[in-house]
Amino acid sequence: MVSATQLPAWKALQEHYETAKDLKLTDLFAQDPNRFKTFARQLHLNFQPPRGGNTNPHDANLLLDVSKNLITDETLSLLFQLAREAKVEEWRDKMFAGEPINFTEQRSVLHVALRNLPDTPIYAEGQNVVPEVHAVLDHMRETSEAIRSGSWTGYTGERITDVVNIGIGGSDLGPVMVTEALAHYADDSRLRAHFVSNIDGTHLAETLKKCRPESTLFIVASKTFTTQETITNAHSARRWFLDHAKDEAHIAKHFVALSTNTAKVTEFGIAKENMFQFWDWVGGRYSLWSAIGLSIAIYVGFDKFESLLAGGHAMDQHFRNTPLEENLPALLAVIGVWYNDFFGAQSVALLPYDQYLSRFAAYFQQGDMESNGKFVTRDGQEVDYQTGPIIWGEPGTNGQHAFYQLIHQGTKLIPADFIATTHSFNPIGNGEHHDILLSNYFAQPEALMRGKSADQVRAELQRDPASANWDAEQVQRVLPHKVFKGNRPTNSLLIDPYLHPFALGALIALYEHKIFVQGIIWNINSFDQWGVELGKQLAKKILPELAVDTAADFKPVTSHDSSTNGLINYYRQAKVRGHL
Ligand SMILES: O=P(O)(O)OC[C@H]1O[C@@](O)(CO)[C@@H](O)[C@@H]1O
Repeated sequence: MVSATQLPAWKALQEHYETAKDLKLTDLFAQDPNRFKTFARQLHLNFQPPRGGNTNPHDANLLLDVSKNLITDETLSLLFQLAREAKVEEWRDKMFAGEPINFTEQRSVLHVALRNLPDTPIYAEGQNVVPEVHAVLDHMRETSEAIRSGSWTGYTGERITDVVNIGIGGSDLGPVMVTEALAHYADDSRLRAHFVSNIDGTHLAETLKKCRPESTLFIVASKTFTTQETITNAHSARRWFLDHAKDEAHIAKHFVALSTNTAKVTEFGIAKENMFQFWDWVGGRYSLWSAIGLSIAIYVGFDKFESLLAGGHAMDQHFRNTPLEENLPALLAVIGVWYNDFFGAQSVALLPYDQYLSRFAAYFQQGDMESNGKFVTRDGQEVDYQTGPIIWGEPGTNGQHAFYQLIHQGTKLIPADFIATTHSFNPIGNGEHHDILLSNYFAQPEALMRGKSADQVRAELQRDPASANWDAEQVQRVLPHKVFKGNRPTNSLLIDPYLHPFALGALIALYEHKIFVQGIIWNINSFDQWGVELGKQLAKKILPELAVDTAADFKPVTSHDSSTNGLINYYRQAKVRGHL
């Protein structure tokens, strides 16, 4: 494919931008009072009970309101033309067909197969992968039910009370985000989930303080089973366990592995029957749907995990079968490209007005930035346009007391996605809390759109007894600081009724497919991650240089630039000095 900027629609969008850049959101609503109807999309997702049936049948409505965006019908038409010229639909079909679209690693990209609960075959390298996917799901069901029922006991016969997932990146962020998001369903107070990811000894040490070896199950989660942080943490956890249990035979009851690498799992000393396999065609940042989700299934119950899968599958079907113009992932994607590549926005804020989604932005920092943080096209050319945005965010209303000053009155354009549910699992105060939360969820996008003019500020100052008698100079000293320029675009996503596992699955898949569409438009490979390798390589070189015994044999490291040398030698001298 030619560079995205060579596509006719890209050129047309550049031209369109010359007028669109002066669009005023308030004018757009004044010109079309029914703008909401024109630009909002409602998706009703039917819950197909997974294989095992589900005690929690529900449907989910997702309302996506994109009307508070600097777009017109013409804008969207050109953006969808761009998606078609970039062959988004063809690449989507290649992905679902199991073609090796992750071409630098010669791999299929088939996280959709993990949640393909019906038996419709999905092929990777010519093999129908669905039977082995379902076999692992059966193993996950069996294991999670044994642990939750107490029939799985530790080396002293006690039931498991603490599950510690040891993993990092995609082997951590998904389980963390989902167990947090579905905490309402963690109905068994006897079972606690912990997540250790950082190589910083503090992470494991502080976690082990909360655990007893007799009743702790360690899940070593690593696609490659070679990640230094994870394997080091796993060995340290193993040492801690054996310091108490003594007999290596007890490992079998307290360690399981989630990986694609059977040889490395066996080498670590985890029995094959305690290994939950997944496959190379599962990207780490897309792996929570795989065996990597075992901690989720244990914590909230396998039925809820399957409901999560069913929600992801429902969104897959929507993405696969819906024309771009009515396709929620495609809509989010092209609007994101509009701000990223034509308005020069550098980031996107994900602002869930739902405390259960407190790790949602963190999860998609990897999901989005590790997928689309690329500067070379599929054809090996350096891009001459912006690719992946910086993803960040915190739950509302907390963000309002942290960084909304910049979003409202800063100099940066920050497109933001506001997410909420119509119902709360915790209707404290007879729903008063949820109404207050939602009043802010509605008000912030309105404020970002409308802003507040100088005249409005002046009138406010005149009405306020504290400033009503100010002279012109006093008014002028304060007035400019109270103006809000507004015209700041947002998307609003409203989940009805609850953050059920099914709705959560659909939400996550929505953003996964948004990332996919943007990567295709930018003509990049969203599914490798060579960018994480250089730092690791240099760290491996530095590690042995940090050894130092006594002041007597202290020889400064000189193999780097003076800054790196200086920092390393400062650390080594501190080690020699020690802390009295
Ligand atoms: O699951 P694993 O193989 O231990 O990889 C962990 C994480 O490390 C990476 O940075 C790749 O090295 C992420 O892509 C990945 O999710």
